[in-house]
Amino acid sequence: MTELVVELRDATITQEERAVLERVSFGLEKSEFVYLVGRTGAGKSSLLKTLYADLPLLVGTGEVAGYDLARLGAGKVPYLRRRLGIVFQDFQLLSDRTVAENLLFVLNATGWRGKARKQQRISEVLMQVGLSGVGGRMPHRLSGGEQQRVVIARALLNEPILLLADEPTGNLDPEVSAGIMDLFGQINNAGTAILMATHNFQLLEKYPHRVLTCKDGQLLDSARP
Ligand SMILES: Nc1ncnc2c1ncn2[C@@H]1O[C@H](COP(=O)(O)OP(=O)(O)OP(=O)(O)O)[C@@H](O)[C@H]1O
Repeated sequence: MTELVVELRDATITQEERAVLERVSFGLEKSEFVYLVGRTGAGKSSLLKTLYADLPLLVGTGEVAGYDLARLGAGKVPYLRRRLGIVFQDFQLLSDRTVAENLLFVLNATGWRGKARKQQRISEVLMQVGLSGVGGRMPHRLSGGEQQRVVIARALLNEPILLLADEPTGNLDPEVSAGIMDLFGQINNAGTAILMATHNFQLLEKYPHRVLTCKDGQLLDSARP
């Protein structure tokens, strides 16, 4: 039996009481890699925000990582987010502390105990993204691509079953973007589903996966032509 990490049925994606996408139905299996595309303003970020409960699900049903989005009380939101990795423009690194302190901040906020365990986990995720040894650096002393890897490391801290990424290669040159895509491929192969919003059609050609398209208020699915 396939395990769905996301399942939306007839969902309306809403911004300020205005429907951005209607009758959205799709499932995402554990370990799937899926792109989310569409013109500017088509609703990609709004859909991702609904999945991590930054926007409420008012119409339709939705389940993410076993949490019922339509009945999710505010108190449950942090538990949902702990199961997700979020790589978003508005989730940037804190500029007043080192890379390791940025990661420690998240571990502390998500209930980790034990200094040695926390340090061990920080080393593990930095190694996973190919950045061993940068823990003591300030974020602004890293390149854009390295900063994005730290953001990804931060998203991996709690071993998410789903990674949500909004334009993760947006400001990066093609070579650095390819490195980020390779990293996403490794994360995906290790068992984390990935839903990635992008405008970069070259990536879609080079790394082909299922594509969800926001268009004219609807969500089209390449798996259901
Ligand atoms: N905070 C907000 N308040 C009200 N409306 C918003 C808000 N954010 C986005 N919208 C509107 O919701 C619609 C969908 O925007 P959204 O950001 O989801 O699109 P997008 O596909 O992610 O665009 P982009 O590719 O530019 O990031 C747009 O009409 C936008 O103006």
